[in-house]
Amino acid sequence: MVLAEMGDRIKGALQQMRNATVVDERVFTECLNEISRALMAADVQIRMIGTMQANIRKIVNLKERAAGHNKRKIIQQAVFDELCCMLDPGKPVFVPRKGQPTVVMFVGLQGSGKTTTCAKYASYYQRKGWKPALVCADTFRAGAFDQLKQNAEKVRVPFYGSYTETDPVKVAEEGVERFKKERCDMIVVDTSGRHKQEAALFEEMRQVAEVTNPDLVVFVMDSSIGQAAFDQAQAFKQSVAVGAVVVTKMDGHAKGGGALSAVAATKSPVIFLGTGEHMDEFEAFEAKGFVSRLLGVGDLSGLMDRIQEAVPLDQQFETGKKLQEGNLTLRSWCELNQISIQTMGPVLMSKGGEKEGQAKFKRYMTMMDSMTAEELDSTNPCKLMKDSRINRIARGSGRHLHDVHEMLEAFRKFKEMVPAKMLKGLKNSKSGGMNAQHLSNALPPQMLQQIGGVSGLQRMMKEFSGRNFPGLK
Ligand SMILES: Nc1nc2c(ncn2[C@@H]2O[C@H](COP(=O)(O)OP(=O)(O)OP(=O)(O)O)[C@@H](O)[C@H]2O)c(=O)[nH]1
Repeated sequence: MVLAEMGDRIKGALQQMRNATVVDERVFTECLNEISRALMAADVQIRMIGTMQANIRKIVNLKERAAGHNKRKIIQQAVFDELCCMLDPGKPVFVPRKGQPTVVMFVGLQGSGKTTTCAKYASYYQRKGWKPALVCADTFRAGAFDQLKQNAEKVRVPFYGSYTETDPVKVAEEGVERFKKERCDMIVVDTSGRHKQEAALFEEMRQVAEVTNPDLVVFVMDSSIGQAAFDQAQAFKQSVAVGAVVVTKMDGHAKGGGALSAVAATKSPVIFLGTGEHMDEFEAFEAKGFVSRLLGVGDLSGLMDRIQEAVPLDQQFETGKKLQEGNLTLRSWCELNQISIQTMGPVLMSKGGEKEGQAKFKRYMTMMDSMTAEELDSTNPCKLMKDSRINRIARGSGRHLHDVHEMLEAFRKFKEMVPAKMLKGLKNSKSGGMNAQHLSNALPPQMLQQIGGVSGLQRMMKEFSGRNFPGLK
């Protein structure tokens, strides 16, 4: 996927800027130019690139920045924010409410993957306990109903359509009405993707939207359409109120930059990515997480750079070195989390809400303040924790005993899940080149089992590095 290449190039440009002895106008301009070239190579519209450059320049404004500002950090943050903005213009997307009848209409040109996406979307909600239904309002293409029916049967979602009715507006209206009566809470309407004349297609979309009154209109685009995405998306937007974008075929060799153009044209965020023909090859999309992964800030080696940037020299406590050696202490764990919270949310902590994770970590930090240097720098602090020490830490930080136990347990679990060999492996890996199979062989069998086998390990690696590891299937 060229988007990954684009990410690598942007990352490279930022790295070069960070490595420069002095960040002046020349270094900044070169960094921006390389980022622009990377975006251009990924088929992002030139106009959008120009806007992005101007926005970053406005935020960074080197001339006005007094000495002492961390220019590297400011530039990096501005690039990150602008990329996020390109994928999510910030307009709140409609959030359906379980149990309440919701109609979502899908539009897009033929072959974009719309019918497949409708079924994937319905199935996604079904897995979350919703009651979805599919309506085939494509009466133009012979076989469209059969295709939707097949997909619907595959995912066991009720469907509605007709072999004989030629009016898509009528079918859409009947289908939605029927499923509303049946108390379905996620009614997905698939529409036609072609017509004898383009104008007729857009008029049809308008009419289907009028009778079904959708809560959300989703524009589906094939990731390989490149620059054409802007005009295509805009044409649909002018007929119906597109509120979200789904980009399909991200598993192919598409450049993917077109997605950014579709977002700009519709001023709507990308909400899902299609990553294959199978029904479960569908991923919820979140711009910040995606850009973090694209730029590698979710990557441990990227994290090493961030450690150097974010933790003052006199407080670094050799976090990076300890990671490289695989010697994780409470202190380096704390620093890792601080940095990950600043850059990408608490990914290094157990799963759970981001806010909850941050609050939890703040509690941990307060407790760590009451610990001795010996305890903080021990690779096995649990061993040092006699009852009297736990009591003292709880009292000193104003927390309960069970809070201290919880923190120690969280650290122990993290250490257990990410053993020294793995930290070393992650650190030593080059982009995409980690021999994951080798890593799984290095783990004790019980641990591999605990992680969820090789596929669990792959998921974990993905979380750490934000990359796919093609060698592991
Ligand atoms: N590799 C890959 N193929 C996909 C993906 N999504 C859809 N496809 C395939 O793309 C082809 C076209 O998908 P459809 O769902 O029929 O497209 P459509 O937009 O509904 O087309 P019309 O019904 O002609 O308007 C099918 O062969 C799908 O299996 C995806 O995310 N990845």
